[in-house]
Amino acid sequence: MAISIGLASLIVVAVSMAAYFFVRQVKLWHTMSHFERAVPGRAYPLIGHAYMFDRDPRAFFQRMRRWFVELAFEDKERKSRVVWMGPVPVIFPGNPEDIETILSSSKLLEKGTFYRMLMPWLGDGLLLSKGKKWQKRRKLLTPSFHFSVLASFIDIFNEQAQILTEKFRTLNGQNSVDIFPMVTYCTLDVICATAMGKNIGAQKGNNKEYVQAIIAMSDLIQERQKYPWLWIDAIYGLLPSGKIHNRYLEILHKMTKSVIYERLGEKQQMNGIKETSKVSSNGTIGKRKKMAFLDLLLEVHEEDASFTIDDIREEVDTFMFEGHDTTAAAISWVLFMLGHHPEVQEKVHKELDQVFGNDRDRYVTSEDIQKLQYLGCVIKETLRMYPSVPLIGRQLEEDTIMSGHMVPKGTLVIIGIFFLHRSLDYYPEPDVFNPDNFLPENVEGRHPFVYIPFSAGPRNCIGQKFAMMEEKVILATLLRKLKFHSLQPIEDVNPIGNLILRPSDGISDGLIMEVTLRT
Ligand code: HEM
Repeated sequence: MAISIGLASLIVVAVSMAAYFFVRQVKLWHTMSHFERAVPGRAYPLIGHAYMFDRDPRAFFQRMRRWFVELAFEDKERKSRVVWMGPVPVIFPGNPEDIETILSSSKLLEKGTFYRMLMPWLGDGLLLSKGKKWQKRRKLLTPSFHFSVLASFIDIFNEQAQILTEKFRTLNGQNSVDIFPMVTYCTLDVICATAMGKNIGAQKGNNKEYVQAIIAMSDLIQERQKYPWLWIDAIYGLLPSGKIHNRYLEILHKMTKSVIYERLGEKQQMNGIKETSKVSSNGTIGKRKKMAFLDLLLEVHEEDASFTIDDIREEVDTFMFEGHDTTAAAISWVLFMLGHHPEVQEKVHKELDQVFGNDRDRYVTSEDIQKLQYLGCVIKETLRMYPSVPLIGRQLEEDTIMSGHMVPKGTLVIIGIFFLHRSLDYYPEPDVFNPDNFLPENVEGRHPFVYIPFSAGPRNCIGQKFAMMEEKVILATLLRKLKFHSLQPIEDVNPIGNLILRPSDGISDGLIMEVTLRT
Protein backbone atom coordinates (compact mmCIF):
# COMPACT_ATOMS: atom_id res chain seq x y z
CA MET A 1 0.00 0.00 0.00
CA ALA A 2 2.78 2.39 1.08
CA ILE A 3 4.65 1.57 -2.10
CA SER A 4 1.66 2.19 -4.32
CA ILE A 5 1.02 5.61 -2.67
CA GLY A 6 4.71 6.47 -3.14
CA LEU A 7 4.61 5.30 -6.74
CA ALA A 8 1.40 7.21 -7.42
CA SER A 9 2.90 10.42 -5.97
CA LEU A 10 5.98 9.92 -8.08
CA ILE A 11 3.89 9.51 -11.19
CA VAL A 12 1.82 12.61 -10.35
CA VAL A 13 5.02 14.65 -9.86
CA ALA A 14 6.54 13.31 -13.10
CA VAL A 15 3.37 13.96 -15.10
CA SER A 16 3.01 17.48 -13.64
CA MET A 17 6.61 18.26 -14.45
CA ALA A 18 6.22 16.92 -17.99
CA ALA A 19 3.01 18.94 -18.41
CA TYR A 20 4.71 22.08 -17.04
CA PHE A 21 7.66 21.58 -19.36
CA PHE A 22 5.36 20.91 -22.31
CA VAL A 23 3.22 24.02 -21.74
CA ARG A 24 6.32 26.14 -21.20
CA GLN A 25 7.88 24.82 -24.41
CA VAL A 26 4.71 25.43 -26.42
CA LYS A 27 4.56 29.01 -25.13
CA LEU A 28 8.24 29.52 -25.90
CA TRP A 29 7.78 27.99 -29.33
CA HIS A 30 4.91 30.39 -29.99
CA THR A 31 6.86 33.47 -28.79
CA MET A 32 9.87 32.51 -30.87
CA SER A 33 7.78 31.83 -33.97
CA HIS A 34 7.93 35.60 -34.64
CA PHE A 35 11.63 35.21 -35.29
CA GLU A 36 12.90 33.62 -38.44
CA ARG A 37 15.38 30.79 -38.10
CA ALA A 38 19.05 31.69 -38.40
CA VAL A 39 19.78 28.28 -39.93
CA PRO A 40 18.21 26.84 -43.06
CA GLY A 41 16.75 23.63 -41.54
CA ARG A 42 13.71 22.87 -39.35
CA ALA A 43 13.91 22.79 -35.58
CA TYR A 44 12.52 19.59 -34.02
CA PRO A 45 11.13 19.24 -30.50
CA LEU A 46 13.84 18.56 -27.90
CA ILE A 47 16.78 18.43 -30.33
CA GLY A 48 16.05 21.79 -32.02
CA HIS A 49 18.68 22.47 -34.68
CA ALA A 50 21.36 20.38 -32.96
CA TYR A 51 21.18 17.74 -35.72
CA MET A 52 22.64 20.33 -38.11
CA PHE A 53 25.76 21.08 -36.08
CA ASP A 54 29.04 19.56 -37.25
CA ARG A 55 31.13 17.84 -34.60
CA ASP A 56 34.32 19.12 -36.22
CA PRO A 57 34.76 22.66 -34.77
CA ARG A 58 36.36 23.91 -37.97
CA ALA A 59 33.48 22.79 -40.15
CA PHE A 60 30.98 24.01 -37.53
CA PHE A 61 32.36 27.53 -37.45
CA GLN A 62 32.50 27.70 -41.26
CA ARG A 63 28.90 26.61 -41.48
CA MET A 64 27.86 29.14 -38.83
CA ARG A 65 29.68 31.77 -40.80
CA ARG A 66 27.66 31.01 -43.95
CA TRP A 67 24.40 30.91 -42.05
CA PHE A 68 24.87 34.02 -39.99
CA VAL A 69 26.60 36.27 -42.47
CA GLU A 70 24.30 35.40 -45.35
CA LEU A 71 21.04 34.71 -43.57
CA ALA A 72 21.18 37.27 -40.83
CA PHE A 73 23.41 40.21 -41.58
CA GLU A 74 22.92 40.27 -45.33
CA ASP A 75 19.23 39.56 -45.36
CA LYS A 76 17.39 42.63 -46.69
CA GLU A 77 15.43 43.10 -43.50
CA ARG A 78 18.34 42.25 -41.23
CA LYS A 79 16.08 40.79 -38.57
CA SER A 80 17.37 39.08 -35.47
CA ARG A 81 16.93 35.33 -35.75
CA VAL A 82 16.57 32.27 -33.58
CA VAL A 83 18.52 29.01 -33.32
CA TRP A 84 17.19 26.17 -31.18
CA MET A 85 20.02 24.59 -29.25
CA GLY A 86 18.13 21.51 -28.19
CA PRO A 87 15.01 22.79 -26.38
CA VAL A 88 16.64 26.16 -25.65
CA PRO A 89 16.08 29.07 -28.06
CA VAL A 90 19.04 31.37 -28.63
CA ILE A 91 18.57 34.74 -30.34
CA PHE A 92 21.26 35.99 -32.71
CA PRO A 93 20.88 39.74 -33.35
CA GLY A 94 21.13 40.45 -37.07
CA ASN A 95 21.57 44.20 -37.07
CA PRO A 96 23.56 46.83 -35.17
CA GLU A 97 20.40 48.41 -33.72
CA ASP A 98 19.44 45.22 -31.84
CA ILE A 99 23.06 44.76 -30.78
CA GLU A 100 23.05 48.31 -29.44
CA THR A 101 19.80 47.61 -27.54
CA ILE A 102 21.52 44.75 -25.72
CA LEU A 103 25.00 46.11 -25.20
CA SER A 104 24.16 49.68 -24.28
CA SER A 105 21.57 48.69 -21.69
CA SER A 106 22.56 49.13 -18.07
CA LYS A 107 20.13 46.33 -17.15
CA LEU A 108 21.09 43.55 -19.58
CA LEU A 109 24.45 42.66 -18.10
CA GLU A 110 24.20 39.00 -17.19
CA LYS A 111 26.40 36.59 -19.15
CA GLY A 112 24.45 33.31 -19.04
CA THR A 113 25.08 29.59 -19.26
CA PHE A 114 27.83 29.61 -21.87
CA TYR A 115 30.25 31.20 -19.42
CA ARG A 116 29.63 28.68 -16.64
CA MET A 117 32.66 26.57 -17.55
CA LEU A 118 34.93 29.47 -16.60
CA MET A 119 33.47 29.69 -13.11
CA PRO A 120 35.73 27.14 -11.35
CA TRP A 121 38.81 29.11 -12.44
CA LEU A 122 37.65 32.73 -12.43
CA GLY A 123 34.90 32.57 -9.80
CA ASP A 124 32.98 35.80 -9.48
CA GLY A 125 35.66 37.94 -11.10
CA LEU A 126 34.76 40.88 -13.30
CA LEU A 127 34.07 38.79 -16.40
CA LEU A 128 31.49 36.55 -14.75
CA SER A 129 30.02 38.43 -11.80
CA LYS A 130 26.58 39.96 -12.05
CA GLY A 131 24.24 42.54 -10.55
CA LYS A 132 25.43 44.75 -7.73
CA LYS A 133 28.60 42.71 -7.26
CA TRP A 134 29.68 43.36 -10.84
CA GLN A 135 28.84 47.07 -10.53
CA LYS A 136 30.90 47.43 -7.38
CA ARG A 137 33.85 45.49 -8.83
CA ARG A 138 33.83 47.43 -12.08
CA LYS A 139 33.88 50.70 -10.14
CA LEU A 140 36.70 49.45 -7.92
CA LEU A 141 38.80 48.19 -10.82
CA THR A 142 38.33 50.97 -13.36
CA PRO A 143 41.08 53.21 -11.84
CA SER A 144 43.54 50.29 -12.22
CA PHE A 145 43.27 50.77 -15.99
CA HIS A 146 43.89 54.52 -15.88
CA PHE A 147 46.35 55.79 -18.50
CA SER A 148 49.01 56.58 -15.88
CA VAL A 149 48.94 52.96 -14.67
CA LEU A 150 49.09 51.62 -18.21
CA ALA A 151 51.96 53.95 -19.06
CA SER A 152 53.89 52.44 -16.16
CA PHE A 153 53.61 49.00 -17.84
CA ILE A 154 55.29 50.14 -21.03
CA ASP A 155 58.75 48.95 -19.94
CA ILE A 156 57.36 45.47 -19.32
CA PHE A 157 55.81 45.42 -22.81
CA ASN A 158 59.14 46.53 -24.29
CA GLU A 159 61.23 44.09 -22.31
CA GLN A 160 59.15 41.08 -23.33
CA ALA A 161 58.84 42.32 -26.94
CA GLN A 162 62.62 42.45 -27.19
CA ILE A 163 62.97 38.90 -25.91
CA LEU A 164 60.47 37.74 -28.53
CA THR A 165 62.27 39.68 -31.28
CA GLU A 166 65.55 38.05 -30.30
CA LYS A 167 63.95 34.61 -30.44
CA PHE A 168 62.61 35.28 -33.95
CA ARG A 169 65.90 36.91 -35.01
CA THR A 170 67.89 33.80 -34.25
CA LEU A 171 65.60 31.81 -36.58
CA ASN A 172 66.38 34.17 -39.48
CA GLY A 173 64.63 32.32 -42.28
CA GLN A 174 66.23 28.95 -41.53
CA ASN A 175 62.97 27.36 -40.64
CA SER A 176 59.29 27.81 -40.90
CA VAL A 177 57.91 28.49 -37.46
CA ASP A 178 54.53 28.42 -35.79
CA ILE A 179 54.37 31.95 -34.40
CA PHE A 180 51.25 31.36 -32.30
CA PRO A 181 52.84 29.67 -29.25
CA MET A 182 55.85 32.03 -29.34
CA VAL A 183 53.61 35.08 -29.22
CA THR A 184 51.46 33.42 -26.52
CA TYR A 185 54.50 32.90 -24.24
CA CYS A 186 55.35 36.57 -24.71
CA THR A 187 51.86 37.86 -23.81
CA LEU A 188 51.76 35.42 -20.91
CA ASP A 189 54.99 36.92 -19.54
CA VAL A 190 53.49 40.38 -20.00
CA ILE A 191 50.27 39.59 -18.14
CA CYS A 192 52.06 37.79 -15.29
CA ALA A 193 54.35 40.76 -14.79
CA THR A 194 51.57 43.35 -15.03
CA ALA A 195 48.80 41.49 -13.20
CA MET A 196 50.85 39.77 -10.50
CA GLY A 197 54.16 41.61 -10.60
CA LYS A 198 55.87 38.27 -11.24
CA ASN A 199 58.26 37.47 -14.03
CA ILE A 200 57.51 33.84 -14.81
CA GLY A 201 59.90 33.65 -17.77
CA ALA A 202 57.60 31.63 -20.05
CA GLN A 203 59.58 32.82 -23.06
CA LYS A 204 62.74 31.48 -21.49
CA GLY A 205 61.17 28.12 -20.68
CA ASN A 206 60.77 28.70 -16.93
CA ASN A 207 57.81 27.82 -14.68
CA LYS A 208 56.79 25.06 -17.07
CA GLU A 209 54.10 23.60 -14.83
CA TYR A 210 52.22 26.89 -14.45
CA VAL A 211 52.65 27.83 -18.11
CA GLN A 212 51.36 24.46 -19.25
CA ALA A 213 48.41 24.71 -16.84
CA ILE A 214 47.33 28.15 -18.00
CA ILE A 215 47.57 27.32 -21.69
CA ALA A 216 45.89 23.93 -21.33
CA MET A 217 43.15 25.35 -19.11
CA SER A 218 41.75 27.59 -21.85
CA ASP A 219 41.77 24.61 -24.24
CA LEU A 220 40.02 22.35 -21.72
CA ILE A 221 37.32 24.94 -21.07
CA GLN A 222 36.68 25.42 -24.78
CA GLU A 223 36.40 21.66 -25.23
CA ARG A 224 34.04 21.35 -22.26
CA GLN A 225 31.72 24.07 -23.59
CA LYS A 226 30.94 22.03 -26.69
CA TYR A 227 29.48 18.96 -24.98
CA PRO A 228 26.52 19.53 -22.62
CA TRP A 229 27.12 16.26 -20.72
CA LEU A 230 30.51 17.64 -19.63
CA TRP A 231 28.77 20.64 -18.03
CA ILE A 232 27.70 18.56 -15.05
CA ASP A 233 30.52 18.89 -12.52
CA ALA A 234 29.88 15.50 -10.92
CA ILE A 235 30.30 13.71 -14.28
CA TYR A 236 33.14 15.88 -15.53
CA GLY A 237 35.18 15.37 -12.36
CA LEU A 238 35.19 11.59 -12.96
CA LEU A 239 36.42 11.77 -16.56
CA PRO A 240 40.13 11.92 -17.51
CA SER A 241 39.76 15.44 -18.93
CA GLY A 242 37.92 16.55 -15.78
CA LYS A 243 40.72 15.18 -13.61
CA ILE A 244 43.32 17.06 -15.66
CA HIS A 245 41.14 20.18 -15.42
CA ASN A 246 41.00 19.92 -11.64
CA ARG A 247 44.74 19.32 -11.35
CA TYR A 248 45.49 22.39 -13.49
CA LEU A 249 42.98 24.38 -11.50
CA GLU A 250 44.87 23.57 -8.34
CA ILE A 251 48.18 24.64 -9.89
CA LEU A 252 46.71 27.93 -11.12
CA HIS A 253 44.99 28.86 -7.87
CA LYS A 254 48.02 27.83 -5.82
CA MET A 255 50.27 30.11 -7.85
CA THR A 256 47.92 33.11 -7.69
CA LYS A 257 47.39 32.69 -3.97
CA SER A 258 51.09 32.29 -3.23
CA VAL A 259 51.91 35.45 -5.19
CA ILE A 260 49.13 37.35 -3.40
CA TYR A 261 50.37 36.30 0.06
CA GLU A 262 54.00 36.98 -0.87
CA ARG A 263 53.06 40.46 -2.06
CA LEU A 264 50.87 41.05 0.99
CA GLY A 265 53.76 40.06 3.25
CA GLU A 266 56.09 42.48 1.46
CA LYS A 267 53.52 45.22 1.74
CA GLN A 268 53.03 44.66 5.45
CA GLN A 269 56.79 44.76 5.98
CA MET A 270 56.87 48.07 4.21
CA ASN A 271 54.09 49.46 6.35
CA GLY A 272 56.74 51.10 8.52
CA ILE A 273 57.61 53.17 5.50
CA LYS A 274 54.01 53.36 4.38
CA GLU A 275 54.23 56.81 2.92
CA THR A 276 56.76 55.71 0.34
CA SER A 277 54.76 52.59 -0.51
CA LYS A 278 51.93 54.59 -2.10
CA VAL A 279 51.79 54.63 -5.86
CA SER A 280 53.90 57.39 -7.34
CA SER A 281 53.32 59.12 -10.65
CA ASN A 282 55.61 56.72 -12.53
CA GLY A 283 53.83 53.65 -11.18
CA THR A 284 56.42 52.48 -8.65
CA ILE A 285 55.97 51.45 -5.05
CA GLY A 286 58.41 53.68 -3.24
CA LYS A 287 61.84 52.87 -4.66
CA ARG A 288 61.10 49.16 -4.90
CA LYS A 289 59.40 47.83 -7.98
CA LYS A 290 56.72 48.63 -10.50
CA MET A 291 53.13 48.51 -9.36
CA ALA A 292 51.20 45.54 -10.68
CA PHE A 293 47.41 45.28 -10.82
CA LEU A 294 47.77 43.11 -7.74
CA ASP A 295 49.30 45.97 -5.73
CA LEU A 296 46.40 48.19 -6.66
CA LEU A 297 43.95 45.48 -5.62
CA LEU A 298 45.80 45.04 -2.31
CA GLU A 299 45.43 48.77 -1.71
CA VAL A 300 41.70 48.46 -2.32
CA HIS A 301 41.67 45.53 0.15
CA GLU A 302 43.45 47.65 2.77
CA GLU A 303 40.88 50.39 2.40
CA ASP A 304 37.81 48.15 2.09
CA ALA A 305 38.08 44.78 3.87
CA SER A 306 34.87 43.54 2.20
CA PHE A 307 37.05 43.17 -0.90
CA THR A 308 38.69 39.97 0.35
CA ILE A 309 41.82 38.02 -0.62
CA ASP A 310 39.60 35.52 -2.44
CA ASP A 311 38.06 38.41 -4.39
CA ILE A 312 41.57 39.54 -5.33
CA ARG A 313 42.41 36.01 -6.45
CA GLU A 314 39.35 35.97 -8.72
CA GLU A 315 40.26 39.29 -10.31
CA VAL A 316 43.90 38.39 -10.85
CA ASP A 317 42.87 35.08 -12.43
CA THR A 318 40.36 36.94 -14.61
CA PHE A 319 43.12 39.24 -15.88
CA MET A 320 45.37 36.23 -16.43
CA PHE A 321 42.70 34.56 -18.56
CA GLU A 322 41.32 37.60 -20.42
CA GLY A 323 44.65 39.27 -20.78
CA HIS A 324 46.95 36.81 -22.55
CA ASP A 325 45.09 34.64 -25.08
CA THR A 326 43.19 37.60 -26.48
CA THR A 327 46.30 39.68 -27.15
CA ALA A 328 48.30 36.66 -28.36
CA ALA A 329 45.61 35.89 -30.96
CA ALA A 330 45.36 39.54 -32.00
CA ILE A 331 49.13 39.95 -32.51
CA SER A 332 49.51 36.60 -34.27
CA TRP A 333 46.70 37.36 -36.73
CA VAL A 334 48.29 40.76 -37.50
CA LEU A 335 51.61 39.08 -38.35
CA PHE A 336 49.80 36.48 -40.45
CA MET A 337 47.94 39.16 -42.43
CA LEU A 338 51.09 41.25 -42.89
CA GLY A 339 52.81 38.08 -44.10
CA HIS A 340 50.18 37.85 -46.82
CA HIS A 341 50.16 41.54 -47.73
CA PRO A 342 53.76 42.64 -48.31
CA GLU A 343 52.58 46.06 -49.54
CA VAL A 344 50.89 46.71 -46.17
CA GLN A 345 53.93 45.39 -44.29
CA GLU A 346 56.09 47.76 -46.34
CA LYS A 347 53.89 50.70 -45.28
CA VAL A 348 54.18 49.67 -41.64
CA HIS A 349 57.97 49.43 -42.01
CA LYS A 350 58.03 52.92 -43.54
CA GLU A 351 55.97 54.36 -40.70
CA LEU A 352 58.29 52.74 -38.17
CA ASP A 353 61.33 54.22 -39.93
CA GLN A 354 59.72 57.66 -39.84
CA VAL A 355 59.10 57.43 -36.11
CA PHE A 356 62.28 55.63 -35.00
CA GLY A 357 64.78 56.62 -37.73
CA ASN A 358 67.61 54.09 -37.79
CA ASP A 359 67.17 53.16 -34.15
CA ARG A 360 65.84 49.65 -34.10
CA ASP A 361 66.70 48.96 -30.47
CA ARG A 362 65.31 51.69 -28.28
CA TYR A 363 62.17 51.15 -26.22
CA VAL A 364 58.84 52.26 -27.71
CA THR A 365 57.43 55.21 -25.75
CA SER A 366 53.87 56.47 -25.20
CA GLU A 367 54.61 59.30 -27.64
CA ASP A 368 55.67 56.79 -30.33
CA ILE A 369 52.44 54.90 -29.78
CA GLN A 370 50.44 58.04 -30.56
CA LYS A 371 52.39 58.51 -33.79
CA LEU A 372 51.93 54.95 -35.10
CA GLN A 373 48.59 55.69 -36.75
CA TYR A 374 48.89 53.32 -39.70
CA LEU A 375 49.92 50.45 -37.42
CA GLY A 376 46.78 51.31 -35.43
CA CYS A 377 44.67 50.87 -38.61
CA VAL A 378 46.36 47.50 -39.28
CA ILE A 379 45.55 46.30 -35.76
CA LYS A 380 41.94 47.47 -36.01
CA GLU A 381 41.43 45.89 -39.42
CA THR A 382 42.85 42.60 -38.14
CA LEU A 383 40.50 42.73 -35.15
CA ARG A 384 37.68 43.29 -37.62
CA MET A 385 38.51 40.18 -39.65
CA TYR A 386 39.79 38.09 -36.75
CA PRO A 387 38.24 39.40 -33.53
CA SER A 388 39.98 37.60 -30.64
CA VAL A 389 36.61 37.15 -28.92
CA PRO A 390 34.33 36.06 -31.78
CA LEU A 391 31.07 35.59 -29.87
CA ILE A 392 29.69 37.04 -26.68
CA GLY A 393 26.57 36.14 -24.77
CA ARG A 394 23.92 37.61 -22.55
CA GLN A 395 20.99 36.15 -20.65
CA LEU A 396 18.21 38.73 -20.73
CA GLU A 397 17.28 40.02 -17.30
CA GLU A 398 14.06 41.58 -18.57
CA ASP A 399 11.68 41.30 -21.53
CA THR A 400 13.34 43.08 -24.43
CA ILE A 401 12.11 44.21 -27.84
CA MET A 402 14.32 43.06 -30.71
CA SER A 403 13.48 43.52 -34.40
CA GLY A 404 10.01 44.64 -33.31
CA HIS A 405 9.22 41.49 -31.29
CA MET A 406 9.31 40.79 -27.59
CA VAL A 407 12.07 38.43 -26.39
CA PRO A 408 11.18 37.09 -22.95
CA LYS A 409 13.32 37.53 -19.86
CA GLY A 410 15.76 34.64 -19.40
CA THR A 411 16.41 34.15 -23.14
CA LEU A 412 20.00 33.61 -24.23
CA VAL A 413 21.35 36.05 -26.80
CA ILE A 414 24.59 35.49 -28.69
CA ILE A 415 26.23 38.38 -30.48
CA GLY A 416 28.34 37.09 -33.34
CA ILE A 417 31.08 39.72 -33.46
CA PHE A 418 32.94 37.73 -36.12
CA PHE A 419 29.84 37.53 -38.36
CA LEU A 420 28.90 41.16 -37.88
CA HIS A 421 32.41 42.25 -38.88
CA ARG A 422 32.23 40.17 -42.09
CA SER A 423 28.99 41.67 -43.31
CA LEU A 424 28.86 43.14 -46.80
CA ASP A 425 26.40 45.73 -45.58
CA TYR A 426 29.01 47.52 -43.50
CA TYR A 427 32.29 46.77 -45.29
CA PRO A 428 32.44 46.94 -49.10
CA GLU A 429 34.76 43.91 -49.33
CA PRO A 430 34.47 42.16 -45.97
CA ASP A 431 36.91 39.34 -46.77
CA VAL A 432 39.62 41.67 -48.07
CA PHE A 433 42.27 42.90 -45.62
CA ASN A 434 42.22 46.66 -45.98
CA PRO A 435 43.57 48.79 -43.11
CA ASP A 436 42.20 51.88 -44.89
CA ASN A 437 38.79 50.80 -43.57
CA PHE A 438 39.96 52.53 -40.40
CA LEU A 439 41.20 55.80 -41.82
CA PRO A 440 39.23 58.58 -40.07
CA GLU A 441 37.33 59.52 -43.23
CA ASN A 442 36.15 55.92 -43.69
CA VAL A 443 35.12 55.45 -40.06
CA GLU A 444 33.03 58.62 -40.13
CA GLY A 445 29.32 57.91 -40.41
CA ARG A 446 29.65 54.17 -39.63
CA HIS A 447 27.16 52.90 -37.06
CA PRO A 448 29.13 52.59 -33.78
CA PHE A 449 27.85 49.03 -33.21
CA VAL A 450 29.10 47.51 -36.47
CA TYR A 451 32.66 47.29 -35.12
CA ILE A 452 32.83 45.89 -31.60
CA PRO A 453 35.96 43.74 -31.06
CA PHE A 454 36.07 44.88 -27.43
CA SER A 455 32.28 44.66 -27.06
CA ALA A 456 30.62 47.98 -26.16
CA GLY A 457 28.52 49.69 -23.52
CA PRO A 458 28.88 49.37 -19.74
CA ARG A 459 30.19 45.80 -19.89
CA ASN A 460 32.82 46.35 -22.55
CA CYS A 461 36.45 45.20 -22.25
CA ILE A 462 38.11 46.96 -19.36
CA GLY A 463 41.51 46.02 -20.82
CA GLN A 464 40.98 47.61 -24.25
CA LYS A 465 43.58 50.38 -23.88
CA PHE A 466 46.04 47.99 -22.23
CA ALA A 467 45.61 45.59 -25.17
CA MET A 468 46.06 48.25 -27.86
CA MET A 469 49.15 49.59 -26.15
CA GLU A 470 50.67 46.15 -25.69
CA GLU A 471 49.95 45.21 -29.29
CA LYS A 472 51.54 48.36 -30.64
CA VAL A 473 54.70 47.99 -28.54
CA ILE A 474 55.19 44.34 -29.42
CA LEU A 475 54.48 44.82 -33.13
CA ALA A 476 56.59 47.98 -33.40
CA THR A 477 59.50 46.15 -31.74
CA LEU A 478 59.22 43.05 -33.93
CA LEU A 479 58.65 44.88 -37.20
CA ARG A 480 61.52 47.31 -36.81
CA LYS A 481 63.90 44.38 -37.20
CA LEU A 482 61.97 41.63 -38.88
CA LYS A 483 59.94 40.71 -41.94
CA PHE A 484 57.18 38.12 -41.85
CA HIS A 485 56.09 35.88 -44.68
CA SER A 486 53.06 33.59 -44.33
CA LEU A 487 53.47 30.02 -45.52
CA GLN A 488 49.83 28.87 -45.40
CA PRO A 489 47.29 30.20 -47.91
CA ILE A 490 44.72 32.46 -46.22
CA GLU A 491 41.82 30.33 -47.45
CA ASP A 492 43.32 27.21 -45.83
CA VAL A 493 43.53 28.79 -42.40
CA ASN A 494 40.03 28.78 -41.07
CA PRO A 495 39.41 30.50 -37.82
CA ILE A 496 37.74 28.38 -35.16
CA GLY A 497 35.55 30.40 -32.88
CA ASN A 498 35.33 29.26 -29.30
CA LEU A 499 36.26 31.43 -26.37
CA ILE A 500 39.10 32.83 -28.46
CA LEU A 501 39.37 32.85 -32.25
CA ARG A 502 42.12 30.39 -33.13
CA PRO A 503 43.57 29.34 -36.45
CA SER A 504 43.35 25.86 -37.91
CA ASP A 505 44.35 24.62 -41.35
CA GLY A 506 43.07 21.14 -40.63
CA ILE A 507 46.61 19.88 -39.97
CA SER A 508 47.95 22.24 -37.36
CA ASP A 509 46.31 24.81 -35.10
CA GLY A 510 49.04 27.34 -35.70
CA LEU A 511 50.17 30.11 -38.02
CA ILE A 512 53.22 28.94 -39.92
CA MET A 513 55.54 31.71 -41.08
CA GLU A 514 59.02 32.45 -42.32
CA VAL A 515 60.78 35.19 -40.40
CA THR A 516 63.74 37.07 -41.89
CA LEU A 517 65.84 40.06 -40.87
CA ARG A 518 64.98 43.42 -42.41
CA THR A 519 67.84 44.88 -44.38
C1 HEM B 1 42.96 42.19 -28.18
C2 HEM B 1 42.73 41.96 -26.90
C3 HEM B 1 41.38 41.88 -26.26
C4 HEM B 1 40.15 41.72 -26.82
C5 HEM B 1 39.80 41.60 -28.31
C6 HEM B 1 39.19 41.70 -25.75
C7 HEM B 1 37.82 41.59 -25.91
C8 HEM B 1 36.91 41.56 -24.88
C9 HEM B 1 35.49 41.41 -25.05
C10 HEM B 1 34.78 41.23 -26.39
C11 HEM B 1 34.93 41.44 -23.82
C12 HEM B 1 33.45 41.27 -23.49
C13 HEM B 1 33.29 39.82 -23.12
C14 HEM B 1 31.89 39.40 -22.91
O1 HEM B 1 30.96 40.23 -22.83
O2 HEM B 1 31.71 38.20 -22.82
C15 HEM B 1 36.00 41.61 -22.86
C16 HEM B 1 35.80 41.70 -21.50
C17 HEM B 1 36.83 41.81 -20.58
N1 HEM B 1 38.17 41.96 -20.86
FE1 HEM B 1 38.99 42.01 -22.69
N2 HEM B 1 39.86 41.83 -24.55
C18 HEM B 1 41.20 41.95 -24.82
C19 HEM B 1 42.20 42.12 -23.90
C20 HEM B 1 42.04 42.23 -22.54
C21 HEM B 1 43.10 42.47 -21.59
C22 HEM B 1 44.56 42.66 -21.96
C23 HEM B 1 42.53 42.46 -20.35
C24 HEM B 1 43.17 42.66 -19.00
C25 HEM B 1 44.38 43.03 -18.78
C26 HEM B 1 41.12 42.23 -20.53
C27 HEM B 1 40.20 42.15 -19.50
C28 HEM B 1 38.85 42.01 -19.67
C29 HEM B 1 37.91 41.90 -18.57
C30 HEM B 1 38.26 41.89 -17.08
C31 HEM B 1 36.64 41.79 -19.14
C32 HEM B 1 35.31 41.71 -18.41
C33 HEM B 1 34.79 43.13 -18.23
C34 HEM B 1 33.43 43.20 -17.55
O3 HEM B 1 32.62 42.31 -17.72
O4 HEM B 1 33.20 44.21 -16.89
N3 HEM B 1 40.86 42.11 -21.87
N4 HEM B 1 37.20 41.68 -23.53
